[in-house]
Amino acid sequence: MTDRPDTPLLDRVNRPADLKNFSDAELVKLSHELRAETISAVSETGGHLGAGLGVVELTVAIHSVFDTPKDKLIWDVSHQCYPHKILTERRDRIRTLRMKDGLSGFTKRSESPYDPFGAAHSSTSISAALGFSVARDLGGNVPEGLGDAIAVIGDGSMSAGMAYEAMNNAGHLKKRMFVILNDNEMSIAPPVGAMSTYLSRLYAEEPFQDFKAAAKGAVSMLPGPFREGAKRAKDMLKGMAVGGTLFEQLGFSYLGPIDGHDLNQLLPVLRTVKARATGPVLIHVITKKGKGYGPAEAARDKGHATAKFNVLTGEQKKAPSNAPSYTRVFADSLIAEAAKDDKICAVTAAMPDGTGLNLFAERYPSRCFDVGIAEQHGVTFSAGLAAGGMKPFCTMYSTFLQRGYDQVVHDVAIQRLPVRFAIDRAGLVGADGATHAGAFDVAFLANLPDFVVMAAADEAELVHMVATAAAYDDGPIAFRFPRGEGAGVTMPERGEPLEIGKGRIIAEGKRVALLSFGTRLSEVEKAAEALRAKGITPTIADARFAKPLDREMILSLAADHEALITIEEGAVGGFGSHVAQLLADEGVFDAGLKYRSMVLPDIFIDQASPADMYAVAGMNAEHIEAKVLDVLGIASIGAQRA
Ligand SMILES: Cc1ncc(C[n+]2csc(CCOP(=O)(O)OP(=O)(O)O)c2C)c(N)n1
Ligand SMILES: CC(=O)[C@@H](O)[C@H](O)COP(=O)(O)O
Ligand SMILES: [Mg+2]
Repeated sequence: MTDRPDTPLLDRVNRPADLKNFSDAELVKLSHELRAETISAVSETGGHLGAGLGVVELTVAIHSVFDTPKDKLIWDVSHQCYPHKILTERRDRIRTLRMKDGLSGFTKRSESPYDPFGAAHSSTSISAALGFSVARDLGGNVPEGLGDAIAVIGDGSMSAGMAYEAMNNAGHLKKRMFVILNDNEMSIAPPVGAMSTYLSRLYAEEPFQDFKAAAKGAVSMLPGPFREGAKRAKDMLKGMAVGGTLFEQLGFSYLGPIDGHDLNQLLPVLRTVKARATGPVLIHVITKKGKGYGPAEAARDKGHATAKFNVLTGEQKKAPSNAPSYTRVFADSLIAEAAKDDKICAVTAAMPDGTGLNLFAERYPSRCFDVGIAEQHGVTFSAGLAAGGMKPFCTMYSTFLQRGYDQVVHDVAIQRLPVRFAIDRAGLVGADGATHAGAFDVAFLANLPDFVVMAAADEAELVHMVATAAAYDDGPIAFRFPRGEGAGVTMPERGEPLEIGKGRIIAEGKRVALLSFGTRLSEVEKAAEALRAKGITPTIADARFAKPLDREMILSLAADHEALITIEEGAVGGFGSHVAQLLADEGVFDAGLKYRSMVLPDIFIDQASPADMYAVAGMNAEHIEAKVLDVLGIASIGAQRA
């Protein structure tokens, strides 16, 4: 069957190899269609829109020049991968993005051979690309074959140390590989730092055609028509960056800057480097986040992440709510504490809006620091602030704090420095899936000597935990809270410091005690209500602290009940493990206590709504109810009166 002339080109693309049949003019048309398809899909799913729109032409250019999946295309963070997914045999499922059983919002090895390396945390792509290049040269073997490795990394992600560790190694090993620096002068928020300023200087006030390809090798790698401009630019550049660009100093050939929305620049450059490169090459492309969709281009975050929206108006469809978000409660509480204490300051690693520190920065600009995507530095910088007599709130998502773990141990904990860790997005987060789950922080913090670890059961508790952290100066202290809205509880007028290591009894009952750590408390209360209808009245307690444990409360719960069940939004090794250790050490099991610990299961849970993810984890009210019935030896259906 032949295609009608008006058939969309996108309908003729099943896989990237199909792009090789298109003329350059057709690739331009295809880019327009790909952009429209991306906007249409994200309007139905929500998700990361702006970054993908910024790399539409780049995606088309790379896939038409290189030979994926043999060539390894590695998207850094990979929140910009939706156009790539559309071109790589996943268009039919693109409207399931970030949904339960749907496509991941990030690249994922198990999803497609066109995703050779999964990501979602930033700044890993150059290391992975170098690994593929070395594997290729050492005779590594994978089903799709090993060709070139191409890392596409954003300017925001270039602020992380890992990117430089990788370039340092790549420049030394001199393997042929490609790094495409996608410079849109945006991170989630406007980018910060000296590196960002440096990148801007590399192309400030110069027309794109005057390639500042200062390295000899890079000039010879340029397509003919561009060479003259490059030579002129090289002379100009000499005055600006003595000895060439930083990238050249690190051993890369530097090409650019080029207009990342102009296929007439992208295609010849990529074709030429593919034909001629012998070592590592960095291609600097300039793009616009949100490109081609007015509401995204106009938005403060350039459409970084969006709910479902109306394509014509850009209006987002968010579910209305009366409860404040935990993030907002945290920000307001911190601002209130900072008003009383001028030593309080705050640190974010490129997430000012996500952590609410944008509000803190508005109020106390000189006490708020966005360090860029640099969690390791952010933790040690906080340690330095604490050593210098300040009271830093190192504010990070649980999942991103993982990157700063050695700094937490070596720079903070061993020195007993009073850094306050405000850990947002604790527990399962929903559509971002396993890469963003805040599953491990309790386990990796509560095992550190002298670390205080708290979890807020609701938004009122969070207010008190911020006050507790502000007042506590004896060493490191952490408190965690989840993504999303609070439970809608009555809010206290002000935060009151909690007694360190003391939990609270919520309801007195008999036979079974439910000891909750964190916001599963509301599910525990629902389960208790269902159990009461069956004649079982559990005791409910909120531990508040995983470290130090409220030994007195826990031991008396154990003594007064036939069974004790702990519940937490974290992996094994956390609160429940510490409770089990206490019970074992105190010989409580010898006395016959039935103990169960409800933790996240030993699997990475794929994206879905948080409630669905907790259903997979077996941690919703009905699972708690079933656990109680099971431990008491009562059949769950038609239970007898206990
Ligand atoms: C280690 C880590 N910290 C923070 C984030 C959150 N994050 C996701 S995308 C992003 C901005 C990335 O900016 P850039 O690389 O320039 O990509 P752009 O969105 O501009 O295309 C941030 C901070 C992350 N994914 N990983
Ligand atoms: C890609 C990335 O890491 C962030 O954009 C993340 O998706 C933000 O998550 P929140 O929506 O929870 O702020
Ligand atoms: Mg950027």
